[in-house]
Order: sequence, then structure tokens, then C-alpha cells
Amino acid sequence: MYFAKMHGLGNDFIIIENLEENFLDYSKIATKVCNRHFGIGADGLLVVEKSDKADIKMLIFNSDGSQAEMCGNGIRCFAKYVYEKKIVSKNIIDVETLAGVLKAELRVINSKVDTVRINMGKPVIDKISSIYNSNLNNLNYDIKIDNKVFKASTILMGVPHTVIYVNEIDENEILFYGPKIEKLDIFPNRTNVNFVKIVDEKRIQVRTWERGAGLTLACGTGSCAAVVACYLNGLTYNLVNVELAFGKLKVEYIDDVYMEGPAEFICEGNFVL
Ligand SMILES: N[C@@H](CCC[C@H](N)C(=O)O)C(=O)O
Repeated sequence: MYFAKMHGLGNDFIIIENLEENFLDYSKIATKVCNRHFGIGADGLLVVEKSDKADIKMLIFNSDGSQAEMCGNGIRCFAKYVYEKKIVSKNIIDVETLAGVLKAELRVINSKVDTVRINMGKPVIDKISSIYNSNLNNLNYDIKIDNKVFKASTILMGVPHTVIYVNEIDENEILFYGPKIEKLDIFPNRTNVNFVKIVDEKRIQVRTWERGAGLTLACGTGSCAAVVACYLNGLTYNLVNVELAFGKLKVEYIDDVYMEGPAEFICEGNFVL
């Protein structure tokens, strides 16, 4: 089967096409090809399918085989892929996802996509009982694990995101607490966990423990959720540069959330199913 490998700020994906809609077990394919030792290696699998309500449909599966509703870094890679492979010949593309139809605006230089701006839609701040099984104030509450107390916010940005406010980004802390927070009983569908350091009103740093993929180098939906949470808590402006491990995303919250950043091809080839 033909594949391309792409990344958005180091969050990497295998992309496959299934425009004829053959029966394929995507979850099984994801666990196989995403494995970094026995497969190609990636955080997730993106599938290109036909859509009857948008220009094209994107499906996303995490490296553990679980399906997610949306992926911020993934949708920028996906939009670049369908444009440069001439599957959709428009530079504003409507992409169907399980979180709704989202608009991808491509900045094209010499027929190549440089950056992609996505209208990520509206964050869900209240009424999130399906992801948040509690009557706490989900924008500002405490999570206690062992003897540690974290200030937290939980927001649905296509997928469930919990923001943990920290003074410093500490990878060991993320590896220790990330999986414990992901699986707390208050999150019936698990949660992505974003450790967020506020540098100033226009800059934050984010590292994410992702549901179904573990610690990744960047998370697009997580960066958007972090900006929404920081802005609504009065900690930043509504236009913020989000610094990830290897680059930046520009996120703006004006009713809808807009995210802009790069997408890159790594390689392409074939694998045996
Ligand atoms: N890396 C992504 C999010 C992918 C899905 C997530 N792991 C989930 O299960 O919710 C992004 O860039 O948004």
C-alpha cells in the first residue's frame, strides 16, 4: 500500500488514501505502521477518504489504534497532501472530520504549500459532561495526584484537552503525571494532557501527553485549547505564539479558534498490509 510520511512541528503521521472506500481495518494498520521499531514509525495514521459534505474527508487514528475526532497538526499535513497530490485543486479546502467540517487555508509559494491556517471551530467550554464527569468549574479546578496539586482547565477542542499550568516544562514530570491524568475517572473518554508555561501575555510553551500516543513533540488541538484556557483565565491575550519543542504555532481565539503553522513531507513508499 502506498503511504507518505509527514510531520507538523515533529508530530508525525503516516498518510494513506482510500478513495475507493475499500474495507480496511484502519485501527490495525495504525498500530502496525506507527510502531517505531517494527513499522514505519509515527504518532498517528491519517486516512484520505471521499466526502459527501466537504471537499474531502480526514480520519485520524492514534499509534495505539484508537480513533480520535480531530488532529490539529494532522489536518495541516492532510491539507498540504491533498493539494500537492492534486486530489483537491483549491487553496481553501473544506475538510470533513469527526469533529465537523473545518476550513484549511493554504499559503502556496511556487506550487508548494508553505503554511496552513485552519479554522478549528469553537471550543466547547461548558456542557462537556461526555468528557468531564464532574460538576467542578472546568476552567479552573485542582487535580490532586499523590501529594501533588495541579491547577487545571478542561476544554473540548474537537478532542478532550486538559491544561495543566506549570512554572517550568519538565519532561520527567510529564512522563510521570501525563498518563495518570489521562486516565483519571473524571475523564470517561480519557484526555490529552497539556503542560503549559506562560512566558508572557503573547507567548506560552506547551508539551503534550497525548491520549493514544504518549509524549509528542507538538499538539495542534492542545495548543489551541491552551490558548483558549489561558485567555479565558486572564493569563494571556487572545493572539498567542505557542512554542513547542521544535517550532511555533500562531493561535488566535476570536469566537472561533484559528491555528497557523507548517507541514512537511518526510518520505513516501509502500508497505505490505
Ligand atoms: N496530535 C494531535 C491530536 C491527535 C489526537 C489525540 N491524540 C486524541 O486522541 O485526542 C493534534 O495535533 O491535535
